[in-house]
This record gives sequence, C-alpha cells and structure tokens, in this order.
Amino acid sequence: MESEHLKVAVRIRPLLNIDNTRDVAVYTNEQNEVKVLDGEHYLTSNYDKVFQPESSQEQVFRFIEPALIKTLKGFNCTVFAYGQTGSGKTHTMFGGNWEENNPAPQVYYKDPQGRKSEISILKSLQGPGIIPNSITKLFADTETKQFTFYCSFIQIYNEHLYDLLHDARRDKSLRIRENKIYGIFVEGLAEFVTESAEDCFLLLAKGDKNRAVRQTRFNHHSSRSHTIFQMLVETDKANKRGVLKKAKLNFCDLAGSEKYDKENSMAMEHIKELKEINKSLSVLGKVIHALGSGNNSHIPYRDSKLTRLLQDSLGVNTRTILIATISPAAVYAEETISTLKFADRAKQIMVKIKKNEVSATNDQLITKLQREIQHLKTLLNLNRKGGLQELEQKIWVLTEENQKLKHMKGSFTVQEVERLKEENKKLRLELQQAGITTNNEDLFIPPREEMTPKSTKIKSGSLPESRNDSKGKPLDDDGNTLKPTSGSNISKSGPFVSRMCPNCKIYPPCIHTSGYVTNDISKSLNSAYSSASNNGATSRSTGSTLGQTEPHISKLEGPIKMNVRYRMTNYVLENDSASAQLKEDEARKKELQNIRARLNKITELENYRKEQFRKEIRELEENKKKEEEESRRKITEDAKKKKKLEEKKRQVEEFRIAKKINEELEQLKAAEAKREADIKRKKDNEQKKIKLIEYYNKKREQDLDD
Ligand SMILES: Nc1ncnc2c1ncn2[C@@H]1O[C@H](COP(=O)(O)OP(=O)(O)OP(=O)(O)O)[C@@H](O)[C@H]1O
Repeated sequence: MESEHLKVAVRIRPLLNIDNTRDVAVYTNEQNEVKVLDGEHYLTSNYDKVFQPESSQEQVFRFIEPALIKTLKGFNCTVFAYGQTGSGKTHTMFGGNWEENNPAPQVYYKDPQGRKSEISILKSLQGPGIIPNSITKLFADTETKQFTFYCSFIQIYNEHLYDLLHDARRDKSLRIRENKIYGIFVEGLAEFVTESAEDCFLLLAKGDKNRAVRQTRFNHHSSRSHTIFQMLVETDKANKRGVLKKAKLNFCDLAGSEKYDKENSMAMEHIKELKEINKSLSVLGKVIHALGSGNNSHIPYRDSKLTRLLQDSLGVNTRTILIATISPAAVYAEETISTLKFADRAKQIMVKIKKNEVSATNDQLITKLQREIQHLKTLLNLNRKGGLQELEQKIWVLTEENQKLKHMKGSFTVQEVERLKEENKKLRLELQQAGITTNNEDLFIPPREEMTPKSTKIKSGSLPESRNDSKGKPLDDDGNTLKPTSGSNISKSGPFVSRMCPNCKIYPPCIHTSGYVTNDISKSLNSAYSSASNNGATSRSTGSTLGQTEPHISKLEGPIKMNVRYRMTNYVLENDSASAQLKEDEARKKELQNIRARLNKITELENYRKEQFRKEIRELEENKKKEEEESRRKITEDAKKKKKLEEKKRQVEEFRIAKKINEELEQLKAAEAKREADIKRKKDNEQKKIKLIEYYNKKREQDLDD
C-alpha cells in the first residue's frame, strides 16, 4: 500500500475569437500559481501544474503519463477534464478540433477477408489530446507483452446512462448495478476487445459522433453530456508470484458548467440540461469535499449517476488527475474562479492506492472465468449452424466439463487459470468474427450458492452499501425494488443439493437438474429428447429449467466489427480471505440492523408527530367551529341592534318632525292669535273712533241745538 495525493492541473486556453475581447484576468508564474485579478475579483492559488495558453498537447499528456504507465502495473487511473463550457475540456481530452474533424469512419475495421483497414484517425486530428495519446502510448508499451484491453464508451445525459457505442439515439438508458463478483458495473454495456490503437480510435470516433452536443453562448459545439471512455487493462499471464494484474482507466470529459443566461431566453430542454449538468457537477464537488474532509462515513456517491459510476475510481484505489480548464478572458472571471475553487477542493483528497492484483488461483476469478466461458460457449453453440444432435452433444460435453471444473475449484494451477483466460479470449474472438453482440444480463447468472431468493442474499450482507425497501427487499440505484435478473424463475428449493443424478449417474449440474441450462438450450434439448424417445431411445425426464433470461443475439449496430465482452468488474480482490469476508458480512449485517433500528425510530417518531398533528388539526377545527358560531351569533345580534337603532332613528326622526310641525303649528297659532288680537284692537279702535265720532256728532248736534 502506498498513499498519494491526487494531481490537479490547470490549463489556460488561449483567447479565441468567440471571446470577443482582449481583456484578460488570469495570470500565472513559475511556481504554478494562478491569479485571477480583474478589479472586482481576486483569487490566487497553487496547483501541481499550470499549463499556459501556449502549452502543447504533448506537454499536457506528459503530466498524466506516469499514472497511465502505472495502469500496466495494476493501478487504476481516472482523468477528469472539468471547466466552464468552451474552456477547452474536449480539446484537452480528445484533441484540437476533434469534434469538427471526427471522421466517424464508415468502413469496416477489418474487411471480410480479415485485412486491416489503413484508416488512421490520429492523423486527422490537429494535436491529439490525452485519450488518443494515452492509447498510442499503451499499445506501444505493450507491443511485446501480453495484455488484453477492453473498451467501452458511456455518456451520462440528463442523469441517464447510455452506451455511446450502441445507442446513438439514446433509446435505452442503462442501470448501474453492484454485486460481490462484478463490483460496480453498467448493466447491458458492451465492452470491446481491442487489439490495436486503431481499434480504439474507431471506437472513440464512433462514440463521439453519438454524443449530445448543443450550441451555447461560449461554444458552438458544446458537449451537453458527461462522457467516460473506459479501458480495462488485464494481464494475460500470471507473474512469478502467480498473480494476474488488471486496472481500469477512466477518461472523463465532463459536460461544461454553465450559468443561466438571463439575457437570452433559453429553451426548456437547454434549461433542463443545464440544471442536470450543474447538479451532477455539484455532487461531484460534494463527493470530493467529503473525501477531502476525511469523514468517510457518508460520501454521497449515490446522489448522481456520475459519482455512483465512478465510485470505485474516486478516492480509493485510483490515481486521479483533474485538469481544470479555464479561459483567460476577464469576462469569464466569475466562472474561472468557481472552476479554480473546485480544483482547490479536489487538491485536498488523500488517495489511498493499492494494486489490483488477484491471485491466479483465486476462487472468485475462477468462478467468473467459468461462468463467462459457459455463457460464451452457449452463445457460440446457438450461433453455429450445427443441428440439434450436434448441439446436444456439445452441451453434454460442456456439462461434463463444467462438472469437472466445479469439482476442481480450489485445486487449480496457475497454468490452468491462464488456459481458462486464453479460452475465454478465443471464444470472444470467435463471437467477434460472427459480429455477435449480446446483453450482459445473460452473463449475470448467480453462482449456485447464490441461487436462493435474493433477499436472503442481501441479508448476508453480500451487497456493499445495498439499500432495502420497507419490506427488506433490495433497491437498485434508481430506488426501485430489485427483481432477480436472471433468477426470477429460479428454483425456490434453496441451495443446490449435491446428490448424484439417478439418470446420468453424475453429480449435478446435469440436464435433469433444475437450474442449469438456459431456456433456448433447454427447449432444444427437450425437443431433442422427445424426438429421441419417439425413436425408441430410453425415455428421460427433462426436469425444470432455470427460466433465465434468454440469450439475446443481435447483429452489431453500425459498421464496426470487433470483439465483444461484458463487464466483469471486481477490482478489490486482494486479501479476500474467508474470515475477512465473514467479518465484513457481520459488519454489514450490524450496519443494516442499525439502519433498520433507526428507521423504526424514525417511523415511531413520525407516527407520534402525525398523531400530534392530527390532534392539533382537531383542536383547530373545533376552535374554528366555535369561532364561526360566535361570529354567527354576533352577526344576528348586530342585525337586531341595527334594527332597533334604525327603529329608534325612525322614531327620533318622527319625533323631530312632529316637534317641528308642532312648533310650526304654535307659530301659526301665535301668528293667528296676533292677527286676531290686531283685528280686535283695530276693531276696538274703530269702535272707539265710531263712539268718539258719535260723541262728537252728538255734541255738535247738541251744540247746534243749543
Ligand atoms: N488549448 C487550446 N488551444 C487552442 N484552442 C483551444 C484550446 N482549448 C480550447 N480551444 C478551442 O476552444 C473551443 C472550445 O473548446 P472545447 O470544445 O474543448 O471546450 P469544452 O470545455 O469542451 O466546452 P463544452 O463544455 O461546451 O463542450 C474549441 O474551438 C477549441 O478548439
């Protein structure tokens, strides 16, 4: 065991016409320091290496080369390109003008006569990037040695995984799965055996054509998905210590981080992409942060497909190289600072690295090889044009061979295992010549001891970090309850019982034992037997079959014909002693029990809270009712009061009017009285005047008389 820091480099690309500016904000010095300075922002940080705008692709490749070479010694290696959209990730990983020049070859790599095509994609690249340079280097270094390389090309688009080599239209998203034998793997992902650098370039070119791209503000040809070009490197021969080496090489060209463009309205699809990209990059940041903080109790690998897929290539057992790409332009200072901060955080990860060595006589390896050989033979048998009779014979031979292998397990020599590996490779080559591809679910046949219902297997703690649903059934990465892949119809009779078969007098598995052959073969056998019995042969009971997934055979899509094999990932096989396994199982069991106990507590708490909540709601409802009644009563009272007041008002009004009338009447009466008094006074005065006149008249008459 040795420990090593992850390596972080920054690559500054030159100013481009698309930047529309001559103002720069990024400065560097000899000490691999980067300064971002634009009056508004200031950041200075130090990295393992800083590549200037004029640095060549060759110089960048030299930086990752030591880690690359180590893959041949059994160390995993992951190279990331991280940065803002248009900052040069694809340029760094694939090469200058890769996307524009990608020729997507329309020729067979091998013509029908088996002659090699002369096409060289490398020549068409202006300055090959890390991936083509690494491929050239690996094949040049292993020319004389015996290594096998398996390649696959994945893209993660909107949190869905697609096989870039098979699924141009992103029709079928793939699932990430994990188990004890294969580790973390992508179900249904094809792996191609590549015999030369040219093989790899063809795959690269084909996959890259299928990548999701879109024009963004900063890049006319922006990659909108994360892509991972994976290479598995395996030694064919065991070394003097009887050890086989293998390593996984991941080249990740991450989708560019991008800010929401407020000025130009973005299409919904673009916004969704942007959200998913930023989310998964943020999870990558969190994982890196969690690894760096040394608190490994919870690392959120499962929060994004990218981190889940790279779980065994992040933090442990892997040399990780992060190349942060930035633009020097002042207009991108904010994005540049955020990229540099991400790179800073990444620097803090301490990576423990160990070799992927596996003893050639390791039981798991033998089981894996046996299983693969069994499956490949089945496929070949189905493909070959032989009649049923021939097929039957071959299956008998295979049955016996497998029987022998089963009994021999544990007493294998290194040479025998190497022979198994050789045989495995040859079978794949034969499939390659036939241009056959298949779904690797077929290979995912549980070993005999696992042929119990899946939940039992989970309980034994065989799936690290496995999640269960409320009924204790295992969940997959998408949170769905797992169904046994190939064992949905698996015999429920429990583990395999090793008793001699009464019909053929050998130990199972044999054709009379349930759970041995696939449906197709079993059907062929059944009909072969029935025709044999019709012809007077001894009648045999055929027994039930496993009902496993039928081998799916289809022609390879596109013109490339190559070897196909399927993901068999199991990288941490060292120290795989039974006691360590038992301890691990125990620890997992305890962990699961703890989780269940915690879940129960949480459920109890939740129930209690629910009850409290219901109570509160009831009280609230009662209070509300009372309040409503009260308000109704008040409304009625108010209405009555209002009525009374109105009545009073009316009365007062009437009274006021009556009073006024009275007053007016009084006034009228007074006026009348006054008038009457005046009339009377006038009358009296007139009377007096008349009397006076009468008096004076009388007196004059008297005087006259006198
Ligand atoms: N070091 C460099 N030297 C010259 N040109 C470069 C360099 N880096 C990037 N470029 C150019 O800048 C443009 C954008 O680069 P590239 O496509 O690699 O960006 P990207 O980070 O992969 O973007 P996205 O995330 O949007 O896919 C391309 O035209 C590329 O050729």
